[in-house]
Amino acid sequence: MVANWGVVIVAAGSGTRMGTKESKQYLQLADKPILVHTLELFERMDAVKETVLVVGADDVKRCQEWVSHYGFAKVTAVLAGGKERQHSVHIGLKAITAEWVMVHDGVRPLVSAEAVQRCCETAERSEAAVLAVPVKDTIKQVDEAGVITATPDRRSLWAIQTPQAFRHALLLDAHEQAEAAGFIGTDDAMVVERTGAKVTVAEGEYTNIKITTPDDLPWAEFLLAKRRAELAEGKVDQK
Ligand SMILES: Nc1ccn([C@@H]2O[C@H](COP(=O)(O)OP(=O)(O)OP(=O)(O)O)[C@@H](O)[C@H]2O)c(=O)n1
Ligand SMILES: C[C@](O)(CO)[C@H](O)COP(=O)(O)O
Repeated sequence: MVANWGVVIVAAGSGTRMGTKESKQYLQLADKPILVHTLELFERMDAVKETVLVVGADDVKRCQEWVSHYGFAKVTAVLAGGKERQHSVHIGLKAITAEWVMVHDGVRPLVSAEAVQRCCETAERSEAAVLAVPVKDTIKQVDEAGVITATPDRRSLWAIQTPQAFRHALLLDAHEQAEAAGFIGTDDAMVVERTGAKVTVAEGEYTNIKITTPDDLPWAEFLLAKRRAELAEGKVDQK
């Protein structure tokens, strides 16, 4: 990574599928809340110069306190998010000053520094990149009656993750176009794809899970313990 990077961490969702009273990004993972693990990853990266954190309006104050408590010196703003993930990203992007920006889900605390680096290097070559892994299952398209209507060729199917990395001006412009058109996508690549710009896939990791449902929590605990053991043995790099 040669450029200076900003990061928008989106954490303004309500975690409906997790079903807990407390939104999932605030649940404890080992010794710290999930969101704190995520913030730590980017705080440690030399190429990252600024982090903008987007959270629910009611959580801004406690997150500002966490930023002080944990000493996240790169966090330049804690902002209230919007109704959809895309709105939260757009709010965060407007507060970024760096030439390059990553968008990352606050609930993906297990991405490795190596994968983030691959994503950023791919973006620096191609303007826009996302982490992704090839799907392992056969994927079917199914209609409302539960009947299979198509089996897409698995060789062309990838499960998309974050971070997603872009030249800041390209992504901000794409978000502004999407807002003007009333378009809502489920990731930032979709917002950029609709402008005609190309988005390149960088090799992700199956362990970069998005904590979404209760089943993901023990899996995340296991992956974190494994990662910590590898770090202690010097098998992986933190930066
Ligand atoms: N209006 C929203 C909705 C989502 N997110 C964030 O986008 C990421 C990915 O979204 P998802 O896993 O779908 O989170 P939730 O929307 O919280 O979950 P659910 O769909 O189960 O309600 C999460 O870090 C979430 O906090 C956000 O910042 N603003
Ligand atoms: C951006 C994303 O993490 C890519 O997998 C995902 O699309 C966002 O969350 P959601 O579960 O689709 O709302």
